[in-house]
Amino acid sequence: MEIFREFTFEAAHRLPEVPEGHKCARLHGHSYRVAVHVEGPVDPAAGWVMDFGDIKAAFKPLEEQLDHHYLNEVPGLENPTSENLAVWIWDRLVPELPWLSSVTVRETCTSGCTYRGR
Ligand SMILES: Nc1nc2c(c(=O)[nH]1)N=C([C@H](O)[C@H](O)COP(=O)(O)OP(=O)(O)OP(=O)(O)O)CN2
Ligand SMILES: [Zn+2]
Repeated sequence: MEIFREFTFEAAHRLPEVPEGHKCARLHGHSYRVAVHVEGPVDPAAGWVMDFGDIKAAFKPLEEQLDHHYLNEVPGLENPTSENLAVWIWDRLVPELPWLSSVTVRETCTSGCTYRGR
């Protein structure tokens, strides 16, 4: 069974590697949405894979580094594309959530990415 917990945070960024004249080279912000998916067996006694609250607790230190920050200044996010942000989140969550199955990052209502550890 796969469960998920969603998070939102606000942050600014610019993309330093885009071609000259690309709009995303300019400083701008997003209301990011992140979905953290965890896949594992349902514990028959608890009736759940794991407590959503434990996913929230694992994400909390990351949220503190991301929310209302300029992402380019966060170590490891010097080029803060959705793809790099999804990998950054995965690398920091997987030690706490060994059943982590995917991280989805949405920059806008219509664009984002999903990372499954590969
Ligand atoms: N593969 C990626 N492409 C783009 C990324 C990214 O992280 N990975 N990021 C951006 C920008 O951050 C941009 O702010 C978001 O992209 P876009 O979908 O173009 O957003 P808009 O709201 O500006 O879309 P419009 O429909 O054109 O208004 C760009 N590309
Ligand atoms: Zn952007």
